[in-house]
Amino acid sequence: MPLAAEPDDTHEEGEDQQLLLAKKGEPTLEGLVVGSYCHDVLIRGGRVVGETLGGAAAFVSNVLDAASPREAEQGEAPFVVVSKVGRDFAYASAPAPARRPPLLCASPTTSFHAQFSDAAASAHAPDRELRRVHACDPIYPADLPDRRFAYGLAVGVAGEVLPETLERMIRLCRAVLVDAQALIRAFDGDGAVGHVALEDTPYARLLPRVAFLKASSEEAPYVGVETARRRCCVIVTDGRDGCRLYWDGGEARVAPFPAVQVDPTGAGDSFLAGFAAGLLWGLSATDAALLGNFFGAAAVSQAVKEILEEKIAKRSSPCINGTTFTFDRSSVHDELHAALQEAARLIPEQQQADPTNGNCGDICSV
Ligand SMILES: Nc1ncnc2c1ncn2[C@@H]1O[C@H](COP(=O)(O)OP(=O)(O)O)[C@@H](O)[C@H]1O
Ligand SMILES: O=P([O-])([O-])O[C@@H]1[C@@H](O)[C@H](O)[C@@H](O)[C@H](O)[C@@H]1O
Repeated sequence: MPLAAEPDDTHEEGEDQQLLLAKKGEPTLEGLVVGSYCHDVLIRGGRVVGETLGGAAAFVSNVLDAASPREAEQGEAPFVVVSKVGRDFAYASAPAPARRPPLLCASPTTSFHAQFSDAAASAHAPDRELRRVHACDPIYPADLPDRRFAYGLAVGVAGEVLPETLERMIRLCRAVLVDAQALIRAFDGDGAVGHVALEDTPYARLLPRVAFLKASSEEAPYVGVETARRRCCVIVTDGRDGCRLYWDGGEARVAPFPAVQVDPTGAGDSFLAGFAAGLLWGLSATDAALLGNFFGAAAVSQAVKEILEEKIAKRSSPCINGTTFTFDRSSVHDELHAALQEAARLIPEQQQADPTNGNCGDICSV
């Protein structure tokens, strides 16, 4: 497995034996996540159906906080997020930015319009067209903290992780995991997101010093899997079909977990963070990909949230910190109970109905 830094660059010889495991006497596995939070506007049938916090850094933070190892007594998983937003940033108090605040810039917060088609998630047809409507400042090498990290995640969404910033990450981190969307996105005059061949970018020469490169099936042709796998391990995620790992000399398929897809946003980001968390626990790459598939499936299936939105009108008074708890059955109890029961029943049913999920979460070497 390639090491992030060149042998005599920043690290001691032999460090690659235990890529992401803490060394004896090292208390933490501190990580460095680089990529900006953004505003996402979700559009279906020409109508705005939601406005949310976006940016891979937000999804990644939530998953790492939930799944990565932490020291006993320590409230938060040990990682730093380097992200940039403008003064218009609307989600400063959302959990991820509140825990790891972004750097403030004069330019507006990066913003995407995501236009959804009604097609179900498929590896073969993109179910979302993205348009970047604002771009915040890039993240420069000098924006990164000047210390060593156990691992780094390069998770830009709008070209904000510059080649020199990725190079600096590689120098600072023992292992770097990269989302291809940070490297190969191109934006036309209208902001529509397209792709360029990775080989034609200044990032290509850095691949031999990257540990893992993750791409969606839509991005994979631009990554050039056959060339890239000779330089680092390539993971291609395939929506409801799970993912495949390609390395120099082998490949494996890791089957998905069943999910009822509500919103595909953040599946790839959550996958990568789940995968990284798996490596931090000392799992093999294929087992870590299982954890990635699990978090990808969890990201797309916001079933419970949808039920709550549909069945319960949001209460005007807070009832967690206030004194407004009641212990009676509410008027929506029966309806809510039935909807949750139905959602729970659908999970095993969908698993049976979809033969590709028969070996859900299983690994096959190919
Ligand atoms: N409909 C789905 N059902 C189950 N798992 C899914 C589904 N969609 C995505 N996933 C999981 O999330 C991962 C990433 O999803 P994918 O759609 O390939 O990424 P992206 O969001 O980058 O396009 C997949 O490899 C899979 O594990
Ligand atoms: O859905 P996904 O591919 O994992 O990642 C998404 C990015 O592609 C998108 O640019 C951003 O606006 C979303 O918030 C999310 O980060």
